Amino acid sequence: MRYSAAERQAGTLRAAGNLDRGTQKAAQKPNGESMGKTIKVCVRTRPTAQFAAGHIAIDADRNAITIDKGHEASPDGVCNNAQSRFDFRFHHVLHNASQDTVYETLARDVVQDVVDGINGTIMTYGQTGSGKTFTMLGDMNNYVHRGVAPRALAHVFADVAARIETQYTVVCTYMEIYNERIFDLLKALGDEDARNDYQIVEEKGGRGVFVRGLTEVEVASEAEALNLLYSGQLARTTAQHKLNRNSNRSHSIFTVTLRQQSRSGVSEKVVTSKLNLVDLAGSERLKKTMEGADGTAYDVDATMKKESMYINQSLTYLEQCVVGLSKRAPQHVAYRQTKLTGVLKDSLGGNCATLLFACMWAESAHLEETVSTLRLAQRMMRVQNTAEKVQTTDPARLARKQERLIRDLRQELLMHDALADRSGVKYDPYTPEEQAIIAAQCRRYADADEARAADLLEFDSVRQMREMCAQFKKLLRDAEAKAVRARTAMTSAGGVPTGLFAGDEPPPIGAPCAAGASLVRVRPARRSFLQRPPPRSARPRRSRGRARFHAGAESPSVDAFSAELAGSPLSKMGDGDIVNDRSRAFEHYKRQAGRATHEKLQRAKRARSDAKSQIRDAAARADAAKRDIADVDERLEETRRRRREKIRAAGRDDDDVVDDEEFVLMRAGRDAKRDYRDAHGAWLAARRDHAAAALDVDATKAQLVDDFQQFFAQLQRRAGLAEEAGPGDKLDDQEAFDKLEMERVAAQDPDALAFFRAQKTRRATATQNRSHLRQLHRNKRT
Ligand SMILES: Nc1ncnc2c1ncn2[C@@H]1O[C@H](COP(=O)(O)OP(=O)(O)OP(=O)(O)O)[C@@H](O)[C@H]1O
Repeated sequence: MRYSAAERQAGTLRAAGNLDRGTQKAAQKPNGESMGKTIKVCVRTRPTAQFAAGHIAIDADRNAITIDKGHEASPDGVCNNAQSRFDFRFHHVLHNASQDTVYETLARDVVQDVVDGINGTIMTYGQTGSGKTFTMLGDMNNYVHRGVAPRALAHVFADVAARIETQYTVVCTYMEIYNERIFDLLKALGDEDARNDYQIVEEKGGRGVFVRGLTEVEVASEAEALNLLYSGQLARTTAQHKLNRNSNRSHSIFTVTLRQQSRSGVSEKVVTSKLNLVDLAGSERLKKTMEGADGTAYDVDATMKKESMYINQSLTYLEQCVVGLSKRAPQHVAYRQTKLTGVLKDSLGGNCATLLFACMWAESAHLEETVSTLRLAQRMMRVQNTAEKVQTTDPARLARKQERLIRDLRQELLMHDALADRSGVKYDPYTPEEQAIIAAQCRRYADADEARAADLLEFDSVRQMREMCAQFKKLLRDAEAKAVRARTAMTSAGGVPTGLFAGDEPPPIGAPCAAGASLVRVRPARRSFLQRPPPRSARPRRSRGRARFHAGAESPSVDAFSAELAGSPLSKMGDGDIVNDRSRAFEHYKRQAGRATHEKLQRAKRARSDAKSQIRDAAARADAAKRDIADVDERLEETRRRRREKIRAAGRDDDDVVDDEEFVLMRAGRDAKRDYRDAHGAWLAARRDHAAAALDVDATKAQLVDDFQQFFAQLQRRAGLAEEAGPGDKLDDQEAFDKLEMERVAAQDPDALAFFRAQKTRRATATQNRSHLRQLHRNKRT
């Protein structure tokens, strides 16, 4: 029996008709609007041959339990008015139910919610020996009787594997609270540095409540997670007493945290959810645990008494919290009174869907404990939680997304510039040479008179304008520094300088240029060669470049990779480092399967850098040619002026005759102009090459990375399969036996393989680390 999605959403239950009125009200407002979920409570009975039929009546159909303790006559004949009959109703009552029923009826929904991104807690509560650990862990040697925790792990990994569009990271922690101290159950055995001063931290809107410093293990499979669960259980503190030969002396919490995000990389959103599997220590009465029915005295020493005191104390505080939370009027809940309630803050009244199994030992000897268990369970039904998804942002993914966006926008800009005839616009940082050219333009602007200055300033882009301002600022700073130096020199010499900028120093900005101060005077041009648009034929044809790279013709398919991988040294390495270390794998990939693309990328990078130096060379040549043109123009002007004066002095009027000097200068001017045109053409061509090479680099880089991602995923899949298949070496007798057993299990129930592997590992760990485990338990108890 499972809840429908609508029921889960509203926090109402199928058995709502059976709930007491207070609980129904908590689940829904009068207008039907959801107020959050109440904790779901299920009573589970431990099967017994001595069922207290005279005192306990269970109506599983109505989820009702009635307990009648009967009136004990007091020895002195005084009337006993204490309440003796109790009627309880719960969301579910599972009487003599199988482990499978327990999981499928109730626990499955909570685990499913966790996989969908909502926090969940499954908790077992009850007196000692009532079946809490059996419900949570089950029989660790029997697959059919495995408990909620191993089933939940199988469920999580089956679902995670099925959702190929989502990338999941699964991390486990395991802790126990023993004598009001927190112990890390995943700490390596023999680790002498085992601390127990862990802090409970609350991160609102993020991880919620967690214990800082616990070992967090990322797991990739059900078997790995089961190994952690079972090996952690070995480290948990247990003792033998009358009511339970293997009684847990601590509260334990196994937490599975799931981080999920879209595999396509479209979204940077990360949903984090956690599943807390809480096995509480059992409430107990020392008197009952000390002596067996046959009079056997159990070894209940001072240590056990202390443990019992801590267990009962923390359960009393838990009850106080639950009482506070179940009241209608909100009141302060003292979560911090004990470690247990501090750690469970999220699960009790926080952001979590919580399910409680109240375990009951229905024998007449335990009537008192049963009543108090059921009382707390009923109060739990009034505790409200708000279970909602916690979504955060992955900063690395966000940065990658923004980088991609900037790249795309730059491409758009380039295309836009080409269409708008603005191909001289630069988006890369200016090179020193280009900065020198802009500085010279500023200088000319500062030197020019008002009428010409306006023609000298034309901007193609905001960046160019900024660079010009920066250059102006530099000029101004230089001029100010020189002015200060000049003033200092004047003061120390006691004289007056002939001018503020006397000597070789250039005049300050805005000062009129002395005649002949500059050897080369560049004729004002409407646009510098940096600014002038290239001819239409010279514009870069970007779309063709893009089409070529996106056609994927050169991209090797995954099948081709498979073939390559089979023969690649990578496949033979069997080295976990390569499979797990992405950057090392990438280095190998570039030398092996992705060699062709990697070499192509190197070639594209070289072409881009060659084009860049060609741009620089052509710009320098064009600049030199421009200076020559200006120089020749000036000298030509001077020659003509002298010739005209001579003619005037001679009283002649043949000023259309060109003399030898003038003729030579005119030819030099023509050559300089041709050089300039050549250099300008080369500059344009080099810029086109550079833009194409830059596109080539980007596309090849993207191709290399995409191909590697597929390659790496395949590598990891293969490694997973290889692990499944086992080593190909010759097997010894034990290994051969294990293999046969695994084959038998796989044939019967393939889902059971992970359980059997973990069971084997637990046995081996228990045998090999017996002395370490003994020491660990001794240390905790002292
Ligand atoms: N539903 C059940 N079916 C079969 N056996 C059960 C069931 N519940 C409990 N048992 C058995 O009862 C014994 C005590 O159970 P368990 O250790 O789970 O109790 P507990 O509540 O965890 O006790 P403690 O608080 O002392 O740790 C175990 O041997 C267990 O196998």
